[in-house]
This record gives sequence, structure tokens and C-alpha cells, in this order.
Amino acid sequence: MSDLTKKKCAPCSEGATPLSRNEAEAWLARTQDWSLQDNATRIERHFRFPDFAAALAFVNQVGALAEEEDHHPDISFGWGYATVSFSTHKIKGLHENDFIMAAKVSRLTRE
Ligand SMILES: C[C@H](O)[C@H](O)[C@H]1CNC2=NC(N)=NC(=O)C2=N1
Repeated sequence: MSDLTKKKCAPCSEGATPLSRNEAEAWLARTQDWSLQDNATRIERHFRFPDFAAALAFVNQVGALAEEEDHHPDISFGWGYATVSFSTHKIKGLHENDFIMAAKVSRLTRE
């Protein structure tokens, strides 16, 4: 299986078709610990940290990655946790870009 972290997000056109649930589940199998949400239109993962400063540092790393890839998450975070969520707003559903970003975000916590 090709390592999703080596891929780059591609510009997604307005008319692109969102992934079906089956397609999304196949992509999900290539990431760790992410789950399908909102009728398979979003993926989400919860991360735990020792304190607020560690969670904030992680959120800043995710933000830098999103800016680099021009594909952005929704994030909620607080003392000891961060929840990262990806969906492709332009197509109101999931795209390969969401799974590429999920793999890259997961890698931030393994280094
Ligand atoms: C103009 C800019 O490239 C687009 O708005 C990008 C920015 N980041 C994005 N992020 C996400 N998650 N979905 C999008 O459709 C999207 N579009």
C-alpha cells in the first residue's frame, strides 16, 4: 500500500464527486485511528496530550501543514486533547485529499 504521507493534496474542482461510503472506507483502511462521521462526509480523530501547551503546539503544527497543502481541517482543542476533522468543503464530502492530510497529521504524533 502506498504511503499516503508521501502524496500531496491536489486542487479539488467544484464539480468533483465526493467519495462514496465504500470508497471512503477503503481509504480509511490506509490511515490509523480515524473514523467516518456525518454519513461518511467527514473523518475525525481524537488526540490526547499531557497538557494544554502540548495540544496547542500540535494544533499549530497541523495548521502549518494545512497551509502548506492548502487543505484545511476543523479543530477543537483544550487542556490535554485535540480533535481534528477533515472534509472537503468544496464538494461537501470526502476527497483523497482528506485522507492524505489525515495520514500526515497522524505522523505528527509518531515523531
Ligand atoms: C481557495 C482554496 O484553495 C480553497 O478554498 C481550499 C482551501 N482549503 C480547503 N480545505 C478543505 N478542507 N476543503 C476545501 O474545499 C478547501 N478549499
